Amino acid sequence: DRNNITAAKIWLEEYNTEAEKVRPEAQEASWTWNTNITDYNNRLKLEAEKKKSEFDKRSYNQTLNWDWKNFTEINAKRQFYKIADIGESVLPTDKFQQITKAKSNMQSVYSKARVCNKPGDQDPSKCYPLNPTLENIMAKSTDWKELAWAWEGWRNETGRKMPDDYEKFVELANEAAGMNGYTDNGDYWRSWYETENFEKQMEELFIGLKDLYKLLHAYARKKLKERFVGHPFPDSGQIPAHLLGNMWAQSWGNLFTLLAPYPGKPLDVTEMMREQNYTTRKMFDLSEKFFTDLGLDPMPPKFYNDSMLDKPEDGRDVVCHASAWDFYNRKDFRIKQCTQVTMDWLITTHHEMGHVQYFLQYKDQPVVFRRGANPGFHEAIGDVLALSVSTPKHLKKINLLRPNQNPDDEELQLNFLMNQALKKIAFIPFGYLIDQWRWKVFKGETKKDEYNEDWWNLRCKHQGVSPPVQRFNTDFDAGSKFHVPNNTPYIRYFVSYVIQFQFHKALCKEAGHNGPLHKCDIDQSTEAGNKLAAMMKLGSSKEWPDAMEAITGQRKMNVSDLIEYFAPLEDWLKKEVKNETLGWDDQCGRIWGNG
Ligand SMILES: O=C(CCC(O)(O)[C@H](Cc1ccccc1)NC(=O)c1ccccc1)N[C@@H](Cc1c[nH]c2ccccc12)C(=O)O
Ligand SMILES: [Zn+2]
Repeated sequence: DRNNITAAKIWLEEYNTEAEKVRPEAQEASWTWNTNITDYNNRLKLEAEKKKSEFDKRSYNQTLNWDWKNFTEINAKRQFYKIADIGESVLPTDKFQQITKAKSNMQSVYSKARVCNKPGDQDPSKCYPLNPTLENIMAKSTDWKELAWAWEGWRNETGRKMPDDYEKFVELANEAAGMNGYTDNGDYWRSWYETENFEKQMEELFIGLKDLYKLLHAYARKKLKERFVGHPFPDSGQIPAHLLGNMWAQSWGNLFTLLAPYPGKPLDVTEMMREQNYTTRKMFDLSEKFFTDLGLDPMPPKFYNDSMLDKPEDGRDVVCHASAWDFYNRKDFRIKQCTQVTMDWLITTHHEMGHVQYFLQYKDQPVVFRRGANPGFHEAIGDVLALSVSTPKHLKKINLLRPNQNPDDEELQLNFLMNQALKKIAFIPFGYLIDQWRWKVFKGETKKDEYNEDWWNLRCKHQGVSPPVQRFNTDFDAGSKFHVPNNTPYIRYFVSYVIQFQFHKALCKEAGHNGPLHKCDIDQSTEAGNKLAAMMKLGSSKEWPDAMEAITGQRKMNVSDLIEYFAPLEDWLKKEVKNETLGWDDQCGRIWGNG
C-alpha cells in the first residue's frame, strides 16, 4: 500500500538502476553536440532529451503511488521529493520540443558567433571568435576603438539575435514551473537553496560587500582615466564597460599591470608558464596533483582520453565555454574546455577539476543526490583550492614565481592581494545582478521590450559600468553572456564567491595555518582534504547548512571571512582613493537610443 516503506525502497532501487541507463545516453548525445555542433547531432540530442523527459514523466507518475510526503524515513522521503521535481520534463511533448529547440538555437548562435570588420584589417571579411581572439583583445588592447569594436561586435553577433527565442523560452519555462507548483521559473531555481527569504539573504550579503567594491571601483576608475585621458568617462561616475580587461567586466585581472601597487614586483605567471613550455596537459596534471596531495581522488584513466581539453583545430564548431560532465554511470567523467596557456586558464582548470572531484566523491549516492549541497557549493570547490595555488608561496613551490622574487616580500604580497581583488571583489556585483535581472524577467516584471533597458539599469546601478556606445531596445546585451542563452543560473557564482572564503578559512585552520588568511596554502594537508571530502560525499542528500557545518562548523553564509582576507588591501585602497568620490549615480545618464 501507499505507506509500505519496504516496497517504496525497492522502487527507489529500480528507479536508480533505470536512471543510470537513461541519463548516460542523454549526456552522451549532449556531449556529441557540444563537441561538434551540427544539425544531425542536434537532432540526436533532441531525441535523447525527449527520451529522458519521458522517463522523468513516467517516474513522476509512479511517485504518486506512494504517500512519500508523510514518510518518516528522511532519506527515502528526500529521494522521492527530488524524483518528483522533473523541471521542464513536465511539459507535454510538443512544448518540450519547442523549449529545447529555442535553447538549442540560442546556444548555437552564441557558440558559432564571430566578429568581422576589425579596425585596421586589410580584409574586412576576416572574422574572429570569442576564444581566443576577442578575449585576448579585451585582455590586452589599450586602444579605445579596438576595444569598442570587439565589445559592440560581440553583442551584435550574439544577444541581438536572441530576443524572440529568449521570450519563447521564458514563456515555456514559466509554464513548466507553474505545472510543478512554483510561481515562476525563478521561484523554481531558488528552491534549490531550500532557504527562506533567499532573495533577501542574497541582498544582505551584497550590501555587506558594497563598500569594498566601491573602493576598488574608485581606484580602477582613477587609473583608467589616466590611461584613457581624452576619452569620455560619464559624469554619472560609471566606468565604460569595455576598459576592464574582460568582455563582461566581470573580472579585472588583466588590469594588473596598470593597478598593481608595486609595478616593479610583477606576478607574471603566464609568462613563466610560457617560458617553461607549459601544455594543457601539464596544467591538468598540476591541478590533479594538488587534489591527490590533499588525499582526494585522482582522475579515472578514461578521463584524459574522453575529455576535450583543447579547441579542435579541424574547424568544427564546438561549445568552447568550459564545463565538467558527470555521465551518472559512476565511470564516465569529462571536462570540455578550449584551454589557453595562461594563469587565468590554470585557475579555470582548477575550477572545472573541482566539479569532477565533487562527481567522484558523491558517485555512490543515489542518482538524485549526485548534485552540490546547493549549486554554489559545486562552484566553490575548485576555487577554494585555487586560493591556495595562487599564493606567492605556492607559486614559488611550483616554480612559477621568478627565482629572484621572495614570496614573503610584503610589497609582493600586496600585489598578490590586488590581483586576487581584481578577480574576486570585481566579480561580486556581476555575480549578483545577472539573476536579479532574470528573476524579474521570470516574474513578468520585465517585458521583452524592456529586456535591455532593465539590464543596463542593473549594470549601471550595481556594477558601476556604462556602455561605450549607445544601446537600443533592439539590443539584448544579457544574451552576450554564455549563461543566459545556455539557461544556466548565475547566483550560484555569487554564493560561491562568499562561501569559498568561509571554506578557505576553515580548511586553513584545519591545516594548522597561522598568520594572515591570504598567505594560507593548504597544499598537502590531508586533514583539510578529509574535511572537504566528507562534505562532498554528502552530495545533496542533506540540506546545505549540514554540509556547511561539516566544514566550517557554521550553518550560515557570511562575508566576514572574505573581508578579513582582503583587510590589508582595504587599508591601502582607502589611502589611495582618499581624494576620490566613491561610487556613482544609480542611472548611467543618457545612453539610450530609441531603436
Ligand atoms: O561559467 C563558469 C565556468 C563554467 C562552469 O564550470 O561553471 C560550468 C557552466 C555550465 C553549466 C551548465 C552547462 C554548461 C556549462 N558548470 C559546470 O560545468 C558544472 C558541472 C556540474 C555541476 C555544476 C556545474 N565560470 C563563471 C564565473 C567563474 C566562477 N569561478 C571562476 C573561476 C575562474 C574563471 C571564471 C569563474 C563565468 O565564466 O562566468
Ligand atoms: Zn563551475
